[in-house]
Amino acid sequence: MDGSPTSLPLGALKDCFQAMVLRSRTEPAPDLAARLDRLARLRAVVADNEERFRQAISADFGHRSAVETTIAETMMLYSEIRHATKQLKSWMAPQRIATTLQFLPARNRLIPQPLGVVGIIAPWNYPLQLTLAPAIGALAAGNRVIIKPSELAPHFAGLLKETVAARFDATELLVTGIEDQIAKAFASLPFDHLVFTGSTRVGRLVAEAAGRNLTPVTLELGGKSPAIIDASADLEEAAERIAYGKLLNAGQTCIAPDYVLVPERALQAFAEKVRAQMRRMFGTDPANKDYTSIISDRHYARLEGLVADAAQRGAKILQPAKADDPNWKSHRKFPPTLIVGATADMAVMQEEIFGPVLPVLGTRSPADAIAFVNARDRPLALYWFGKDNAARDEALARTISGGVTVNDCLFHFAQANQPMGGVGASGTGAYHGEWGFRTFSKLKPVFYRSKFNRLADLYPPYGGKIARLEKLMRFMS
Ligand SMILES: NC(=O)c1ccc[n+]([C@@H]2O[C@H](COP(=O)([O-])OP(=O)(O)OC[C@H]3O[C@@H](n4cnc5c(N)ncnc54)[C@H](O)[C@@H]3O)[C@@H](O)[C@H]2O)c1
Repeated sequence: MDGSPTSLPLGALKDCFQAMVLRSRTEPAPDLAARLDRLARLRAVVADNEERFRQAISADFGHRSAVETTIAETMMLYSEIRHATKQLKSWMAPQRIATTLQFLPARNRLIPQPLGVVGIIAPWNYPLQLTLAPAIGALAAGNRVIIKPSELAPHFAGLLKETVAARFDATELLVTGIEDQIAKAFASLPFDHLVFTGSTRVGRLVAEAAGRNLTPVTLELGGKSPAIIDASADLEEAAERIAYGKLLNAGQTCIAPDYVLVPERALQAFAEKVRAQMRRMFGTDPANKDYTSIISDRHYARLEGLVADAAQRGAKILQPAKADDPNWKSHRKFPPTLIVGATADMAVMQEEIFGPVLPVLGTRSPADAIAFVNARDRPLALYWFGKDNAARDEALARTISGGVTVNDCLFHFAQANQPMGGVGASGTGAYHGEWGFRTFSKLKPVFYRSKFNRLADLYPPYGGKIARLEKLMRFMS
């Protein structure tokens, strides 16, 4: 496997971009057959290289659970491609729209058209899924696409570049290099749409750069996603599901439950149950192949700092395994860690954790939990556990988040018919399934005048015609 991504110099990137723009402006939009062919080739990029992708991603992480790459990357992509392939004909069909009364008889249609050239900037945490899932929507909508992978996943980036180039013309779908100067220049290219998945901090920079070109952006950002445990919840069940949601990809998941709010009297019992579930799922051996490493030493040290800060400020640290085993660090695996009785002043409650560290906080009432969530940035995801439907509906009505899974974690993300996207600081816009097709299309309203309608009545000389029409409309409204 070639570990170093072949570099695409900045000048060459700009030339490729210009060539894509030219073709998108001078050639007819790709028809259904051409788009289905592109989706089939994208599927083949994944299917023909699955094992190589697993290994490349694992090399980037130090160790990435092969099963987790399957569950969260390749399976997701197959499901999205299958859905788009089946639905594309109906998505592409012009939609009939009712005509406003006074313009009858006439026809309205909403016609989807490709925007042109779409840019995708992706993070390292699910590098295959987060580069290609937006590309599925963009290609289905008939666009040309350029992908900029993360510099923290160089093995993956090199492999993606090679395998995409083997199946796509450079003016259909292109993967850039990962040099710093490419990242910065990329967001300044006048794309017809730009998708950025990554941190809120870099998202601001990307939105600023895109704004200078009036390039519309979809920002898929991060943040602190809460899990609320209602008094009516089955603690054992909630503990199992939260342990899984948190430890998948060792917590390096944008929608991982970042912290848990638990009724005060259940705090200790719940934390113990999560610890037991973590131990049951991932054991105590750092060499466990199911448990993924932290992406870099810098990220590892940041997590150590968060735990040390919480301990120093008086939180109780609970771990399913002995954390002083040097093999944790030598495998760059972070021992799963619960921070019991975390408080808002701790660093772990002030930044997105993005690792297998779970603060558990006591709440006095459901209203207290809702107020805690609402005092912070709007999260990317929210999880609610319990059996009391009225309490559930109250929490759903009173909080705003990118998405919600009730009585589990993560799964709203994997629904092909639902939009995926954040709100406020956790993002803007959405994709997946038809939502992606629409994001990457210009939905063009077209009004077809009929020879029978009396629109000429609106033209001058006005005389008393408009006054009569206004009277009629007032009467009918
Ligand atoms: N909402 C989602 O769907 C989603 C999914 C995965 C990850 N995330 C978030 O991503 C973050 C982790 O990923 P990360 O560490 O790779 O994020 P990051 O913001 O550091 O980097 C993301 C991408 O932006 C590029 N980049 C960096 N500086 C840039 C600049 N000035 N201009 C243009 N591009 C630039 C990077 O090279 C990388 O490709 C977390 O906050 C996580 O929550 C969100």
